[in-house]
Amino acid sequence: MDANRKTAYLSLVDVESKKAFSNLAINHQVIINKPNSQGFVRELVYGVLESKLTLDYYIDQLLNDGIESLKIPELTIIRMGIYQLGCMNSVPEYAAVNESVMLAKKYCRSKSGLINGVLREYLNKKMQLRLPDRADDEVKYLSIKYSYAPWIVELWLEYYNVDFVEELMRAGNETPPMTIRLNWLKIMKKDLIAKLEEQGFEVSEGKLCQNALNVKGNRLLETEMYKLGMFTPQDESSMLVAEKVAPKHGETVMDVCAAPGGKTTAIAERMNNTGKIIASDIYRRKLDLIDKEARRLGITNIETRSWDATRVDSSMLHRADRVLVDAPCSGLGVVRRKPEIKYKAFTEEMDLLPKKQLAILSASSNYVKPGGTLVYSTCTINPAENEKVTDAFLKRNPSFEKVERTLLLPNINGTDGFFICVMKRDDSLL
Ligand SMILES: C[S@@+](CC[C@H](N)C(=O)[O-])C[C@H]1O[C@@H](n2cnc3c(N)ncnc32)[C@H](O)[C@@H]1O
Repeated sequence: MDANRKTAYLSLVDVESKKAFSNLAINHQVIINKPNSQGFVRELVYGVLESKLTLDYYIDQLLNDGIESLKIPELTIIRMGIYQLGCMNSVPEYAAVNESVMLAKKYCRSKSGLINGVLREYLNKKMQLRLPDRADDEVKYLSIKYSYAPWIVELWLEYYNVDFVEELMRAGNETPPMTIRLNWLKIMKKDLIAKLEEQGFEVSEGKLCQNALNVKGNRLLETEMYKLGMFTPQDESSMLVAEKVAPKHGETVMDVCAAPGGKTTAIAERMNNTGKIIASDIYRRKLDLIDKEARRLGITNIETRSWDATRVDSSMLHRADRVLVDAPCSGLGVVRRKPEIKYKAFTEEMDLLPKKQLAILSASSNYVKPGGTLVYSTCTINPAENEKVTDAFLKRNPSFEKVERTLLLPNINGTDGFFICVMKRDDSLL
């Protein structure tokens, strides 16, 4: 059986049944199954995940008993088959159908006939398959067309006009560029560009940050340059957060929701290994990821520790020049990288996020020195978790004032969706 499709199938089943993150599921299955084209695997997995609701809407129309009659293995194979037939021009029709039947024979033998039939039915009827009627129900139409849970469509329609929401959803379905953060501690920009180009990568400068490069090419993370810590894959939006924290050499910085450490290490590189960054997270095991990255990058000024950021650590009162709260959030800004987020149900936990975010921001503000900086960021596009949280904080804490607020959107900035609010504490003693 084709190892590429097998890897894609097992990754999708992990996402569906174990609620694994797509990037972690793919990395795991690639190691086990050794596909010969990781590019094909990623295109297929992300393609199916990005268009899951659209695919399911069509599949439902092709089955007499409806989509509810399918279990995860056969549903996953049919989604993959239809995605290859409808969206992957490089895959011949016979290969999409035959390989789907082969997968079925291995993972759900009794359904191989059904799968063959549904895919052939799709080929016969694909021109007649329709989206929901927009005039009847616009939210349903947009939800199925762009494949986002209806509550996300409704949420964005509350704040933006419908054309903008369509652009936002379309941009969220695009494949993000591979952006890397140059590690100033290890190499100069012109030397890294030359080394990457020598190895056949196509390199261009980032748009927002001086230390950002866009790179095209395969197996970037298998290069010696990566292993030696000369760069880190990171979206420019996250790099911009470190830039807005604007740490100076020798300062004390606290990063209170730090794991897995993307922004902590970006801040550390800016401080050129001087001063100290106290990087904490509620999960001890996640802190090991920060320590490991710091070793790869040659960073020596990070101290990690586990701490629940909703609690105030009285030993740190007014000790930090800068505090970063990169808060846990709904993640609606990073659907390009984790399309499974588009289908999260709106749970009670999600409803409670703004309360938790405000609690973390309020507790962490106690560490800021007079005249110091407090930065709140999230990777979501939800005013309730962004502007409303910082407004509520500023209202209750008059010793802080807003310096600037940035909202990055994939359809406008070409980055992940991110919110960054920089605040300053006044100089007076408290
Ligand atoms: C958006 S992620 C942080 C990403 C990180 N700053 C980076 O750039 O790699 C939010 C983090 O907050 C952590 N977290 C959630 N609740 C927390 C709490 N009460 N106290 C501290 N950390 C918490 C999560 O474990 C998660 O690692």
